[in-house]
Amino acid sequence: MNLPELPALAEPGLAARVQHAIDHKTKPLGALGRVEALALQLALIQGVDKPALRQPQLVVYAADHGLSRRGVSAYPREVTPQMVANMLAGGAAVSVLARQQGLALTIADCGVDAPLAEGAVDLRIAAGTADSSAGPAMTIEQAERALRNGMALVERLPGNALLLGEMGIGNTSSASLLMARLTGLPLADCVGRGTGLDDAGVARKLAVLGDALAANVAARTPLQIAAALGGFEILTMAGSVIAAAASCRVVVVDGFITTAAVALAEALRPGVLAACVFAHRSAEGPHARWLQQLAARPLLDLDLRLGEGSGAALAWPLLTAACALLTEMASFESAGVSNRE
Ligand SMILES: Cc1cc2ncn([C@H]3O[C@H](COP(=O)(O)O)[C@@H](O)[C@H]3O)c2cc1C
Ligand SMILES: O=C(O)c1cccnc1
Repeated sequence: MNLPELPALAEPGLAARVQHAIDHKTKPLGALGRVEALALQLALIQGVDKPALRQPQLVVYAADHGLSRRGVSAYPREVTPQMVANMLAGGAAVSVLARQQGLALTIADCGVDAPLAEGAVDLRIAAGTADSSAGPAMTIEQAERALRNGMALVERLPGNALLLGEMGIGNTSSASLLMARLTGLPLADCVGRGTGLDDAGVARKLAVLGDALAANVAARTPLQIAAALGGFEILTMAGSVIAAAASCRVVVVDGFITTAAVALAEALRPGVLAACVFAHRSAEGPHARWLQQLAARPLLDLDLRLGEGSGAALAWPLLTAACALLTEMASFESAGVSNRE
């Protein structure tokens, strides 16, 4: 399938120029720590000396999973449409945080097992994926459609920042399967408690996910792996990540499931990671390892394990602060402050 090209790397002088500007702000050299690296990254993503964030969009990609009928989650499948309704009514954590942070909130139904909720964007592929422990979660045609839906959604959205969120009971399972296949790590290192499974629950989840890997050994390419193990929300999100990177937008990655979408996007279109800011390290066990593997350093570590885009929303003020500091702080020269010897 046709995926957009990523923008050429920023002109060679830009990184040096922005670093020079940061180093001449009125502060001890390096004293704003990782906020300085964040400011530089935002400048490089936008290809400008003075980055500015406009009309940030938080999108919650929602879908159901065939695996959720196999006892892999602590909560029932019905929670997906119920939480979509809660998000639209303004009562979910992500609704509160989006409101509080001034983020436009879109709920994209990528394949929830219930009629389309009023106010949700219709990107439905089917009423949930098939059970991947018995064969592919979806067809290649469905996978391509989900990727295209995600790209088209971003192309319609204003602004230059995409914050990733998701909702789908069972989707930590799909993310774990993708992690195992994309990283090559043993499955046991890729599985966590999700919504709060106890030890017996995790053992059951691991057994079901082992069946899913066995049932899908034939999948080889990133697209085949995505179709075999993915969820509709994860593939739609991956399409959005590719389109966002292609249009010089910053992508704010939330927790374990959104990391799966980004890793998949990177496998499909290498280079998209440069556009990604990792908001936080989730309490979902394997997330730390996957971040390491992607050489990603998350901004926050708050023991969050919610998803929805909650961590992305909480990290958002750091991005706006990084831009403001880079564009508004005085330099030693302009403020008449003596620089180090
Ligand atoms: C009430 C409720 C609200 C949520 N909001 C996000 N999730 C999170 O939990 C789910 C993934 O965990 P698992 O794979 O164990 O099902 C996803 O929907 C994720 O967004 C929620 C889960 C629940 C129960
Ligand atoms: O890290 C996440 O995004 C996460 C972890 C557990 C449950 N839901 C989401």
